[in-house]
Amino acid sequence: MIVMEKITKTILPKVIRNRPANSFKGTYGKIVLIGGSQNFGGAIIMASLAAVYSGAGLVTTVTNPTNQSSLHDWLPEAMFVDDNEFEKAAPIISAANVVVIGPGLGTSDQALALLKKTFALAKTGQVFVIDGSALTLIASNKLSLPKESLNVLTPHQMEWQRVSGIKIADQTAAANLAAAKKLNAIVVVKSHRTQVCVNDQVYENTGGTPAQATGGMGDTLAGLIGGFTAQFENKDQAVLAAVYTHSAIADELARKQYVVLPHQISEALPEFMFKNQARGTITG
Ligand SMILES: NC(=O)C1=CN([C@@H]2O[C@H](COP(=O)(O)OP(=O)(O)OC[C@H]3O[C@@H](n4cnc5c(N)ncnc54)[C@H](OP(=O)(O)O)[C@@H]3O)[C@@H](O)[C@H]2O)[C@@H](O)CC1
Ligand SMILES: Nc1ncnc2c1ncn2[C@@H]1O[C@H](COP(=O)(O)OP(=O)(O)O)[C@@H](O)[C@H]1O
Ligand SMILES: [Mg+2]
Repeated sequence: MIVMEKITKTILPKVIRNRPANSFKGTYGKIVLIGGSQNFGGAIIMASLAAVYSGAGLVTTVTNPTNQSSLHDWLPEAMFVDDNEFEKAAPIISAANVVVIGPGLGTSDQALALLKKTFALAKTGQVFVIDGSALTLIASNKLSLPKESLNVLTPHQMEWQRVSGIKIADQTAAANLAAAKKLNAIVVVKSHRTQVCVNDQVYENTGGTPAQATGGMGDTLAGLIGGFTAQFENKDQAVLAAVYTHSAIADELARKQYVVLPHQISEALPEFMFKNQARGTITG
């Protein structure tokens, strides 16, 4: 039997460091977020919001051109690349520390081609956060995950059923961990009590509220995991801290709100991270 460790607020100061004085935007990572078809533009905008508001240094969003002006209305900090122009996206993907792919990507042939071309660029040292439609495409086309990158999968239970073959009712910690090990990936199985499979351990989140049950909440988590893994050294802990942060902000807002909107989580990130950062200066 697997003993699940709990993810609690003690993870936060282990991960969220004080910013060294001698730093610049490059110190805090370069992220590329890929997704947002004509119909699902909101998903990649919400993921991009979380990446920027969590402090990622440079953020580029590769999406359908119909989403460009909405993206910039919400987020002038993000750069934009047309998802039909892969020759422009490729060097940015190659130079990124973190690639988030899948929110709102859709499952068209163009989406599949973009996913395959992006996976082919994966390099050692990069983190790939794979979410939403990218997971559905992997399952339906039996794609392998990139071998070079550290891969973080963020399925909801149905996406996890598609990828792992484990029926929702059978998604126990032991079954999830065995499947995550086979994939050689960190897997965040999202539910009302999200479980994170990392190496030989399954961690259970202690936060979260039904006020979060609204479209875009997972897209926001994918961007947040991207932002944390881009900035913070220990990637396993960064994923755990991102999962906890996402739910802890929602819990705080839900004390006064019936429903918590995904973009409100992002907007609360700078203050939450300020309050929960490590005390004392960490250099380097
Ligand atoms: N504003 C935007 O642009 C938005 C864009 N989005 C983007 O849309 C794309 C498709 O993603 P998706 O999750 O909406 O659809 P899909 O992969 O078909 O899964 C749903 C199926 O699974 C089932 N299900 C069972 N258990 C479940 C569980 N625990 N959690 C969730 N579902 C569960 C569920 O059952 P049902 O609800 O029908 O009972 C249903 O049959 C993706 O790229 C995403 O990023 C969204 O983020 C929304 C906002
Ligand atoms: N009842 C709930 N309690 C706690 N967290 C929830 C609840 N319902 C949904 N969530 C969280 O909301 C997110 C939903 O992700 P997902 O289904 O991928 O949404 P979307 O694709 O619409 O962005 C997950 O992080 C999940 O843990
Ligand atoms: Mg999702």
